[in-house]
Amino acid sequence: MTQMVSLDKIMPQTTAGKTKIEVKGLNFYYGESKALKNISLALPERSVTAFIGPSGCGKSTLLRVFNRIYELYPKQRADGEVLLDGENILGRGQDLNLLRTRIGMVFQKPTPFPMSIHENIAFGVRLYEKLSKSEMDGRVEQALRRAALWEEVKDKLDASGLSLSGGQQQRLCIARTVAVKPEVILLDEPASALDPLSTAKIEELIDELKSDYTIVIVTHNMQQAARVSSNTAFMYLGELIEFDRTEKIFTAPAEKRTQDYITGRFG
Ligand SMILES: Nc1ncnc2c1ncn2[C@@H]1O[C@H](COP(=O)(O)OP(=O)(O)OP(=O)(O)O)[C@@H](O)[C@H]1O
Repeated sequence: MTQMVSLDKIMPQTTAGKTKIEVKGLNFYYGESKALKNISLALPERSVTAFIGPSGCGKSTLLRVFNRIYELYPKQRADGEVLLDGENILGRGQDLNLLRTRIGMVFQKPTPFPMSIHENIAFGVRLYEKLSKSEMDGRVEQALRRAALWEEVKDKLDASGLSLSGGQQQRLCIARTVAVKPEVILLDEPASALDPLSTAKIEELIDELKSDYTIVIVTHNMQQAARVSSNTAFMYLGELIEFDRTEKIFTAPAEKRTQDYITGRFG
């Protein structure tokens, strides 16, 4: 059962906050195949929302709609509405470059550019802003601090981004995203390629970033969803089955399929 869930119902009035992204009647197609079916949900500002569900249920597809990255592929299309601060980002007039500065994305595999640590961050900033050298240096430092990487790299900013460990590379990618001052950060399985210590660092970082950014995370790891998110959406076969406070999803889900999934009966 897909249903529209109002934030007023799922969060106590005092912490409800404003809706940042509202999805209304969203369908998504890969050619003829329908991967998302009439999805509606409202994501609160400055908090972490997790998308969980078995492989192939549409988590990454839904995440990718939010910055319209699917536009790179001619046979992929979405219909319905995705409102960012009330404005439909699926509309025709949308400036996609601007949208992607407002909604940044970090992928499963760390993807630093083959350039210096400093340049990995400065490169993206330069596309959108003209900063002096000292302003740019300040921005790079700020982004690296925000991504909890500054102390580890401050003495080797000219070294290649590829010389860092996997966990450091992923934090560099988060720094790169943060540096262009987005409002929303999309994380697609950001820790699945990392060891437990690096994973813990990424989770700590997510916890810190949520006071300034609206964060959406796709994860296979249910403990991770439970640790980092305030709200969780459970998806199955392209449908949103249940969306609620994370605590409720993991302790008293309303739907049997959610219960079966979180208790490991399938998926
Ligand atoms: N490029 C593509 N072309 C055709 N079908 C695709 C493509 N990418 C994904 N799909 C299909 O869309 C559905 C949803 O896939 P999606 O990757 O969003 O699921 P997911 O829940 O993120 O899975 P996983 O946890 O395995 O990453 C699946 O049936 C998948 O096979």
